[in-house]
Amino acid sequence: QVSAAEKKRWTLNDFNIGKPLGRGKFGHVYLAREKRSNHIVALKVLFKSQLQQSQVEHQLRREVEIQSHLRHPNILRLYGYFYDQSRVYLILEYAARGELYKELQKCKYFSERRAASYVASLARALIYCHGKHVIHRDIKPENLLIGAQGELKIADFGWSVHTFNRRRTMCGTLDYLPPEMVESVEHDSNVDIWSLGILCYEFLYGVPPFEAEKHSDTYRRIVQVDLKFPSKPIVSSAAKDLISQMLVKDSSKRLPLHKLLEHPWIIQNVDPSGIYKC
Ligand SMILES: COCCOc1ccc2cc1OCC(=O)N(C)CCCNCc1c[nH]c3ncnc(c13)N2
Repeated sequence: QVSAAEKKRWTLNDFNIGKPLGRGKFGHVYLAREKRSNHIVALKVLFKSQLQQSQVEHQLRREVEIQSHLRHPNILRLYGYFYDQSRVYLILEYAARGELYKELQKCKYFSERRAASYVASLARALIYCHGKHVIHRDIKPENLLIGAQGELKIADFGWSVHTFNRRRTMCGTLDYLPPEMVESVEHDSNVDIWSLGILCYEFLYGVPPFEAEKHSDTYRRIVQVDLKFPSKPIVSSAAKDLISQMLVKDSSKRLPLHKLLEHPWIIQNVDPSGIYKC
C-alpha cells in the first residue's frame, strides 16, 4: 500500500534545510524539517551529473523502488523522493546518533554485548530482506547508522546483486566480499551471512579479518579464508565460534541467520537497552 507521504509530489519548498550531516560518494545529506508536519528528516541530495557519469541512475531508481517498500526497525526508512533539473532528493528517516563507523573509530572496538546486539539487529534486518528476495545489503560500517535509542539502521540501499560489477568498477574495499564474489561466481543471500561475519569480527577487533596492505593480499586471504584471531583484545571463544561458522568458503555451509539468533554468544550477550559505553 502506498502511504500519503509517498503519493505526494514533494518539492524543496516543503522543507527547511538544517545542518549538513555528511557527504557521500554522490552527494550530501542534510538535516531537514518538513514544514507542514514539522517532521524531522534527513535529505540526501544527489547530483544528476555525477549519477550520469557513474551510470548509476537506473540502479538508484531500482534501489529507491526496493527501499520504499522495506519497513523494518533496523532499515532506514525512505519516505519519498523528488528531483529538479540538476539534483535528485531522497527523503529519509533521520538517525539521531549518526554514523556507526565513527563510534567504532572512537571506541577502537566494541564490547561483546554491544557487538552481539548490533549483529542480532542486522541478522533480523537481513532475514526480513531475504524474505522479500532483497539480498546483498552493503552492510559495511560506513553504511550503518545509529538511531536516537541506540538502535542500528542500515542506511545503504544495499545495491543489489546487479551492482556486483559496481564492486569491480568502484574501487571500494574488498574486505567485505565473500570468496564467491571475489571469484566472480554467481552468489545468493548467503553472501550476507559472510559480510555479517566480517562485521562481527570488526566490531570485536576494530579491523576486518582479511585486511592487508595490497588488494591482491586481501583477495588471497579471502579466498583462502585465512582467518586468525589476535590475542588482544581478549574475545570469548563463543564469539570466535560464531564468526568461524559464518566465514566458511562453501556458502551453503554458513550458519543460517535464524540459527545465528539462537547461538549461545548472541543469547548470552544481547543487551536490548541500547545504552553502551566504549
Ligand atoms: C544513494 O543513497 C542511498 C542512501 O544513502 C544514505 C542515506 C542516509 C545517509 C547516508 C547515506 O549514504 C551514505 C552517505 O551519503 N554518507 C556516508 C554521507 C552522509 C552520512 N550520513 C550521516 C547521517 C547522520 N544521521 C543520518 N540520518 C539519516 N541518514 C544519514 C545520516 N545518512
